[in-house]
Amino acid sequence: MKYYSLQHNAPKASFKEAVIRGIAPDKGLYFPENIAPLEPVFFKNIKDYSNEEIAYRTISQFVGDEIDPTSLQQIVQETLSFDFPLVNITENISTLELFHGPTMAFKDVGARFMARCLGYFAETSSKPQDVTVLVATSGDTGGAVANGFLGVEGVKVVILYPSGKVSDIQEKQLTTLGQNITALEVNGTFDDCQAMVKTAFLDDEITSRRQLTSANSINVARWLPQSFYFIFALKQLEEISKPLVFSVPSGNFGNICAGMMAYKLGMPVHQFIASVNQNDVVPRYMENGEYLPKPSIATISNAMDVGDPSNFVRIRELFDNDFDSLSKLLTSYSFNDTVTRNAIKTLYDSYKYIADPHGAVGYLGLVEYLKKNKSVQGVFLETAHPIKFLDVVEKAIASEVTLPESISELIQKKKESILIKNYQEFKTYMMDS
Ligand SMILES: Cc1ncc(COP(=O)(O)O)c(C=O)c1O
Ligand SMILES: N[C@@H](CCOP(=O)(O)O)C(=O)O
Repeated sequence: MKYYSLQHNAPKASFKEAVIRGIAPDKGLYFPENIAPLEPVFFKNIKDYSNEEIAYRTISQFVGDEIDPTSLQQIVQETLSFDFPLVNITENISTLELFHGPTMAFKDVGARFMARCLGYFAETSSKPQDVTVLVATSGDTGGAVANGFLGVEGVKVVILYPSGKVSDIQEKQLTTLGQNITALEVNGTFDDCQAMVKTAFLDDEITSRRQLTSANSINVARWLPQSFYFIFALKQLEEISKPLVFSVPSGNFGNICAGMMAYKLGMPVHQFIASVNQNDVVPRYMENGEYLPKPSIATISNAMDVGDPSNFVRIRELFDNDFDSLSKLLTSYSFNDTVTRNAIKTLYDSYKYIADPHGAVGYLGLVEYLKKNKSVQGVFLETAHPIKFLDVVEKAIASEVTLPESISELIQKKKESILIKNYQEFKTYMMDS
């Protein structure tokens, strides 16, 4: 499989090259040259397949022959060593819980898959080179990537996160591991962190000193495996006669874009809902066709505080940049923090379900859509464990949440981070460390 740059000003890359580079030399995101739908019978008989079989079939065309089948099967198996339960809330609303992995967020899937792909390429290379993995995080990617790459020989991970804008547990997950993981605490927003990462890829002084890659969803090995669990949801549905609707709490739009890739592969989906907080660039675009990124606003669903979502360009490409075909499949709604807190309360009071603020935004999007579209089957993605947002959740449900032992231990650990005020300080760190 070859990948082209969405800036159309760089040579095509193999899967391996795209994973190792992260982003194309012209700063464009890589996109697969062909998307071959899977046979309809695969989706019809989906209940007969294990999660590993589903994942292998989904990803193999994108990897091509660059990882041998046995190794790819093993990578998939190790990536998916936890559950993805679909939990019923009401007759036509369920939630797909994506927080049963090691860092309690959906990012574990992509981070574990990518870490293993890089490990495979290092092991099978005749001239293995040390790699620096750069990550910008608004909360969860950093922890998942740190966990996925911890102790991996030949890999250094540098995480940039916005100071004071991630939850306490998220911060501890990315600042307490040590070894090959360094956390840079940036005086700015997630968008500033993401911009610094993208600029570093174009900075010859840095790239001539270190082999860089990105472990954000801009990297195809982080992005594409996120399509697996949309299909795991289909497999678990009890009601299969009604049209299926997914509501995806969205920030950088990698997750929903992966769901749309599953649709392009032939998965029957009636509608995707991009549910966002007050960072509403996409709902505005869906309303008036104007894509206007703007500085991000801090909210209680902090991991979605993104003012210029990286992956929206991929979503448009999936639909040949045709607004009308995209708007047939995609609806987008924005919700403020007050409404989100109320949704956490409603889910708890009415259904005894404890949602995190991101899942609650997903729930709200689905409820909004169901007002006008009654006979559909709705699934909202619960993208992180509520424990990661303890303050917000406990206040909203007016009740205490019991901390798992692993989290109590994590909270005791000492944060280690380096303060960064601007790109120059980041560059100095990259040149000198
Ligand atoms: C808990 C949680 N929910 C939702 C999102 C948004 O996902 P995406 O950036 O893929 O749109 C994130 C971060 O990416 C997250 O950490
Ligand atoms: N919400 C993310 C932001 C980065 O998203 P990614 O999927 O592109 O890595 C986070 O939690 O860090």
